[in-house]
Amino acid sequence: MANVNPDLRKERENGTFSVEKLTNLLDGGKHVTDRRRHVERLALNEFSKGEDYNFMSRKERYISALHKTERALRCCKEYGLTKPDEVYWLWQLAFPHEASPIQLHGDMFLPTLTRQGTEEQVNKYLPLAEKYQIIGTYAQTEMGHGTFIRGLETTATYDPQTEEFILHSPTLTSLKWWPGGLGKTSNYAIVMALLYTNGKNYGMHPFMVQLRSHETHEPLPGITIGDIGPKFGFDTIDNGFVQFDHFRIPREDMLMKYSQVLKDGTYVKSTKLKKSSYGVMVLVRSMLIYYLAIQGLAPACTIAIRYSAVRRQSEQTKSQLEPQILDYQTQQYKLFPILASAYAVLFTGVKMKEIYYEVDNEIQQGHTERLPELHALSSGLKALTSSMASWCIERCRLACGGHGYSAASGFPKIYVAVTAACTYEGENTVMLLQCARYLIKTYQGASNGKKLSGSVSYLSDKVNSRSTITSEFSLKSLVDAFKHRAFRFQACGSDPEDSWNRNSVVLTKAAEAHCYYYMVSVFESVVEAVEDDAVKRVVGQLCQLFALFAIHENAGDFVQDGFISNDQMELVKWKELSLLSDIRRNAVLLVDAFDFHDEFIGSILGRFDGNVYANLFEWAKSSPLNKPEVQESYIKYLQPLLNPNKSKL
Ligand SMILES: CCCCCCCC/C=C\CCCCCCCCCC(=O)SCCNC(=O)CCNC(=O)[C@H](O)C(C)(C)COP(=O)(O)OP(=O)(O)OC[C@H]1O[C@@H](n2cnc3c(N)ncnc32)[C@H](O)[C@@H]1OP(=O)(O)O
Ligand SMILES: Cc1cc2nc3c(=O)[nH]c(=O)nc-3n(C[C@H](O)[C@H](O)[C@H](O)COP(=O)(O)OP(=O)(O)OC[C@H]3O[C@@H](n4cnc5c(N)ncnc54)[C@H](O)[C@@H]3O)c2cc1C
Repeated sequence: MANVNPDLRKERENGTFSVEKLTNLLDGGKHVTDRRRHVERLALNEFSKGEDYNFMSRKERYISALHKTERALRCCKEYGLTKPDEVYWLWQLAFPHEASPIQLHGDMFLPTLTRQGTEEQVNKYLPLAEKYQIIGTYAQTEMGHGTFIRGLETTATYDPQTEEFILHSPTLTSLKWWPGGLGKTSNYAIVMALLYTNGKNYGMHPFMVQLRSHETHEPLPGITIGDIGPKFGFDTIDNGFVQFDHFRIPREDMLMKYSQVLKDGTYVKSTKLKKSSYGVMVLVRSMLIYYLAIQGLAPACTIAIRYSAVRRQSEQTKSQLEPQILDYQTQQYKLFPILASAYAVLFTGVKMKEIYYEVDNEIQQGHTERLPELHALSSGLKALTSSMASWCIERCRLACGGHGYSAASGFPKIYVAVTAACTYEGENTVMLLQCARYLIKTYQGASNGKKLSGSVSYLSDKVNSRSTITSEFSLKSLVDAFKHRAFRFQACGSDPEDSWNRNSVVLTKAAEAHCYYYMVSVFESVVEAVEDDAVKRVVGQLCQLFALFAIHENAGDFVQDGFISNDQMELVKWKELSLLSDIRRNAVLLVDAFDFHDEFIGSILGRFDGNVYANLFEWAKSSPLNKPEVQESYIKYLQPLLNPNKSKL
């Protein structure tokens, strides 16, 4: 590439491994990289020249997102992109760190329909939904309750006379509130409501509900619907509210794969799957982990590391140049653990996708044994990785100084999208407690001699009471340290005498300890499987740094019971700092390996060519506030002060 900033060029010449090989590893093979690049080229042809998001109003952002949605759907059709990954690659360049107003259609409406609908219902609605002749969302949360699903108030009361359900919002707090795309875009929703039949409440069930007219898009009589107003971010989505006033739907529109209501109102309980209505939440939580890495952590550290290689600040060195800020140890300590976390979350996300599909497949065959473990692991990891991503992005912003605060950095857009994931799909504390609930039960089972498998097998293993960490810092010894911590936390979190609430802070820590152990062991297994020596060395260093940083930050957890000695902790601190120097040489290449297009990252600071300053100046000049030179507001409000004689007012 011509005109690459000389500092960045030098960084790229000095690396010790093949970026292409690491990219292939991250993608899951060379053939995947090739295919991804092909789809991305198609996407760039369509979407690279758009209006600058930063200079648009919320309404313009929504309208532009709808326009892009229509074009993205057309591109997928034209180029025959049907596989989820291919659609995602195109979509990600159409909506960088945004979301389409129909995001929930694909992410939650369709999966709920196909997993909870009967064959007949799927045959009726899926073809229409796949052609976007109906666009749906997932309406569960209400103004008064999001977390506590059993507290939802919307009712679906069966009327055997007409064989219909009557949907009703009995209180203000029962208004559906938050569903993505509900406000203006969707004409259907899967509504989660309390099922009443023969005078009895059977709890939350899913209902297919038409909200708007097919002809006019007006809300149907009995439905009051709209947008909930501006939010922290996600301006491109119309998160909405809906109120039902005795709105009738046919009996056939309750999704009845698991539980049914017969014509006479008899309720037939699901015997196949406990908590079947909660299923799609497990899907989204399991998938999110990968997206948090690829849309949050990885682009944020790409921006901060490239910029730190280009930015020079403070006293001159012998070469008469101010140092690159990436050479400061403190800057490396801010950024390299985040780089390591990006890799850790990415590998964990890939693993969680695999596990989800395995377990989902088993559930379709009627085997539900692994669901509780998947629910616990996906809940805990969703919470841990979204909080990690949020604070890491903020840390990257701080690492870029003043320019990090400009919208030109790209951080605001990335941050507001990622931090939403700490709340949606289950608030993080609540999700950690769900994970802990399973761990405590499992620990108690293990204490009674039950042999465990999967992510919790360590609870029935013998754990070492002294760390085997030496100056070699083998990855096995690091995994072992996290295993010990997780085991110890489960043991103190599961005091049967103590009440749940009085113990809940420890329980969230127990869940985090379990998830950390899981992440470190996934990372270790990935490193072990790498064939190329040079790539193995650098990802091994990242794995060590990920683990050592967490040990140092949570030193008390490891030394309190004498598992890690004071001498070993000194070694940990020494090794952590020496890894910073090792990783320094390859830092830029390690972010290049994510293989992001500038159009996706959306940051002037993180440009691949490193030409930050000239582009920053051009971008500022293009701000609408700079056109025209003298603003109307001057005439109205400033001229009377500054130049009263000339003012016409
Ligand atoms: C675009 C840029 C963005 C960048 C960053 C991210 C990128 C993302 C891009 C794409 C990804 C997709 C994005 C999609 C957007 C999503 C938008 C958000 C959508 C929503 O938020 S939908 C609403 C979600 N709502 C929730 O999650 C609610 C949370 N609450 C609950 O889940 C439950 O109420 C509860 C679990 C907390 C408690 O329920 P309750 O009935 O009271 O149950 P308990 O008594 O506690 O437990 C009983 C028993 O059941 C087990 N259990 C609970 N849940 C499940 C489950 N889901 N599956 C299986 N089992 C479950 C529980 O463990 C208990 O078991 P036990 O009795 O102990 O054996
Ligand atoms: C961007 C965005 C998109 C969304 N999209 C959708 C959507 O498409 N469809 C949909 O249905 N919903 C959607 N939601 C709603 C979302 O799922 C809920 O907001 C979320 O589940 C949290 O619930 P809540 O708002 O009731 O939080 P609350 O439960 O009110 O949380 C407030 C505080 O209370 C604490 N708390 C609550 N219960 C407990 C407990 N038992 N123990 C300890 N602490 C507790 C929490 O930790 C938190 O600190 C969306 C939300 C956002 C922000």
